[in-house]
Amino acid sequence: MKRRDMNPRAVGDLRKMISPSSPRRMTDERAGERRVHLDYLMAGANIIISASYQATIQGFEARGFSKKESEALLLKSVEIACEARGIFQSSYRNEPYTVGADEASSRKQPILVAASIGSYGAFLADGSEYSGDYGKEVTLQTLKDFHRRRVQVLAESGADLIAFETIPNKIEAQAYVELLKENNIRIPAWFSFCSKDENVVVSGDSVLECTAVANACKNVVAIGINCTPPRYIQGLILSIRKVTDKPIVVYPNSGERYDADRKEWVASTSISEEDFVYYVSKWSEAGASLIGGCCRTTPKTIRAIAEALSNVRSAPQATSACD
Ligand code: MET
Ligand SMILES: [Zn+2]
Repeated sequence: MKRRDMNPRAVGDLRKMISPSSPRRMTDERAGERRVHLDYLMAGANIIISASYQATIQGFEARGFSKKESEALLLKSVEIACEARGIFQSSYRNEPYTVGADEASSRKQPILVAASIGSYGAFLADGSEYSGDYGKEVTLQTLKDFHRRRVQVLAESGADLIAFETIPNKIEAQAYVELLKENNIRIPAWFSFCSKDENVVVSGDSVLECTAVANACKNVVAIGINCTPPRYIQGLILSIRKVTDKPIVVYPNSGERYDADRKEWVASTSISEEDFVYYVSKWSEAGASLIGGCCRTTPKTIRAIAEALSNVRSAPQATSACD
């Protein structure tokens, strides 16, 4: 994981796959999801994230699936990402999708598939992954019980790592750490928090304390921030670096705000793609090794990030945080 490179986002989730489907429609949906992963690979991504962020066994069961079917759907999200990687490696790898002079060497890095695990708030789908406020009745034990089986299933899915994403508070990070340990999970993981400024995650818990929780876990190979406005990222990287020597992963959103009542993104605070990319060299200099885009970014963003990183790499004065 000691690399400075591009990190894609996964688009969509398995809700698309649980609508009443004919076999033909399921096939189309599978192909569609694979296509999205391929678009990110062709844009220069080195890591693709499975579309399992909001897919949970409890959610599938509520829609009438058996436990076994629900677990199979989780596995399928990773299978599709692996399929896309296979197709890319066998068919497209030498395509002229060049994103910069250094593209050839960046492509020598392996392509990784990360299995996404979203927070409890993502399952509630009430916007609480952006507040971190689950109420008093939700304890460490509640969170462990909620996440346990999905962690076990995705740990055995064939993914290269688990991406614990958009973690909104310290207690959920603690729950993941305990689950990884108690279940003797071997697969590496990254922990990525969601922040509301340069010092705290969205719940108000300190970024330093959240990082310390993640840092103490031996499975954790990278720690960082996702789905957070780009303007806070540089400060957050510097804070995280005070606590850990592990690689830092950042994949901000477009700067827009999610309105949980209207269930839509509010554009007023968004930044342009050029501005997003302007930040990339700053994040790299501040110490981020894995850089990508989260909600409301696109393969175009990833392509621009890849280009910006290849310029950072080839600039004589550039210092690499991780090379
Ligand atoms: N990987 C997830 C996705 O793109 C992250 C969502 S952050 C709310 O859906
Ligand atoms: Zn996001």
